[in-house]
Amino acid sequence: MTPNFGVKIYHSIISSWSWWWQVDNHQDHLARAILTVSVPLLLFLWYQYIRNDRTSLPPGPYGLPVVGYLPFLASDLHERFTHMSHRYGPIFSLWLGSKLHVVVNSVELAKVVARDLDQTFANRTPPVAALTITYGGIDIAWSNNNAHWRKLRKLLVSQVLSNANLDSCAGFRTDEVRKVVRDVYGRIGKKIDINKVAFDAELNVVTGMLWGCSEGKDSSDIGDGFREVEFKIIELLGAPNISDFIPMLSWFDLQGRQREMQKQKEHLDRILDNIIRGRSNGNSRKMDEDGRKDFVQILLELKDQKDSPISLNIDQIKALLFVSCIILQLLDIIRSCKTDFVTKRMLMIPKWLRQDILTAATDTTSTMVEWVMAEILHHPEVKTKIQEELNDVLGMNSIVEECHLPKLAYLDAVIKETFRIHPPLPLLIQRSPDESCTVGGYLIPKGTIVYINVWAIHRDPRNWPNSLEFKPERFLKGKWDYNGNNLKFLPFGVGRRICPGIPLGEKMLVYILASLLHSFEWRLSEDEDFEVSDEFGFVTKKRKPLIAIPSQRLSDARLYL
Ligand code: HEM
Repeated sequence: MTPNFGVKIYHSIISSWSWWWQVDNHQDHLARAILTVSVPLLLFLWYQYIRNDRTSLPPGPYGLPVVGYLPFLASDLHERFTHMSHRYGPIFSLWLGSKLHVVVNSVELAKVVARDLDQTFANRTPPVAALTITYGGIDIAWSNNNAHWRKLRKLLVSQVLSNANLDSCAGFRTDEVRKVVRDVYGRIGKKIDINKVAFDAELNVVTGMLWGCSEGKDSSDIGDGFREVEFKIIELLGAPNISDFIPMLSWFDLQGRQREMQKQKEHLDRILDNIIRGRSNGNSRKMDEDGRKDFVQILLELKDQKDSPISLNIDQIKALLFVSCIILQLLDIIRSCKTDFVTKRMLMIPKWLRQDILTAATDTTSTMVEWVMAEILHHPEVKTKIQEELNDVLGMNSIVEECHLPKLAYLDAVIKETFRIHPPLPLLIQRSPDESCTVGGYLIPKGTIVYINVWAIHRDPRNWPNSLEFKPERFLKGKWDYNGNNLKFLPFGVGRRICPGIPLGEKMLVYILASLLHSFEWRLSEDEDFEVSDEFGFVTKKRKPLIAIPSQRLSDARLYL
């Protein structure tokens, strides 16, 4: 019976695939028969392998051979993952290409990953193109948890984002925020893109801190060719690369992306070498009146300190300079070009990278200013309470100064509630364990890409009663901060990879918002459809930009100048 059955299958295959069976001789016939049997067999074995392999892994959907679950994912990853957590539980896994991804969706398991096993889970897994251009992933955000990353992070925290440095740049922030108020005053009654206003201010502050408070807008250090190289790099980084999902193919570089990126890196190297040579040739002019040096100068000095625990080699300096160059260039483009041109150039930057480069500081802050303003305009009673608080603290005859900010408890609660509902990095930045370990009773193999789904945690009714309602009052009770102390609230991340920019981000956010709300009344333009839906990305933004119209709120016009 079995041979008969086999013969039947054999004949049915031959008749339905006759084109495949048109053979010239017996050898061809045999070869094709073997192939035809082995393909389904391999598929079957693959399925069995995945099934068996899954038993110890977190539950999750099966995918297709080779591409895994990739074809079934839509662009709203945070919502899709949250939806999947309702089906598969607080931890689930899925294959994207040949890479295993695990998503953690509960406070309890976030604690295991980011506290109990923080050290194990502190690696990153950068995309291949990012590795090439960041000199092998040696910048802060993509570097693995190693001595080099600790060194860079320490440098950023102690030299740029330290309290002393933040204090010494207070005047610079005040100037930038005043500029925003002046600019908006000049456009009273007109439509304003809120994100753009905030973005500009934050970008100026950060570039100023990196390149010298007093010379933040000086791009003379950067060669003419930089912009061209930069946009090519950005384009390459944003292009989907099969090597990221199927690493064994990266050796072949099928799309030629790594080769092209290497070419751009050589151009970039030459440009950065020029900058460094220019600065090293006794040009230490980047020092302000108080003798404070900017970040570039500090980096260059560290190059020469071979014995210092934080000495840097030239590639490490270049990786850091690359990011700050791009920020500076974007600032330059934004300032010097006509709006259409700017928009066009910005659109040329693929979405996720536009987000990646500016993420660190600017995009996150401006996105949050926009979300907070959107929620306030959506909830007039909240706006009234904020303005009452501002009146109490400042009156109507003065403008906001940094010293007022700690007194604005209600505004602070509104910002935190907005962070809860719209965390700008809803999956944080992916982590990866440096050894196999167990989470929630499941195996997480070494090298797995792990996401902490902050979006799900922030909207889980077990953590937040009436979780979908906007209720700032919940943050007036108890003690809430951004340092990841309470795992129900993680907008800046948690553990050793937590955002190092919290003090600056928080200051700028409250300062810009308090100034916009104290100095102006805001309304939506009549032709605006108001909605609060978002668009997933590295930074998740408001899908439709918030366009609002300001009117004068303070009677003394001199306060705006
Ligand atoms: C509203 C403002 C900001 C928000 C919401 C924000 C949020 C985040 C988040 C969620 C992460 C990932 C943390 C994790 O993986 O656990 C991160 C990483 C990072 N942020 Fe921020 N950030 C903001 C502002 C800033 C500023 C102002 C700077 C610096 C000037 C900065 C520099 C960085 C860096 C360097 C990393 C990578 C840290 C590492 O991997 O070790 N951020 N940020």
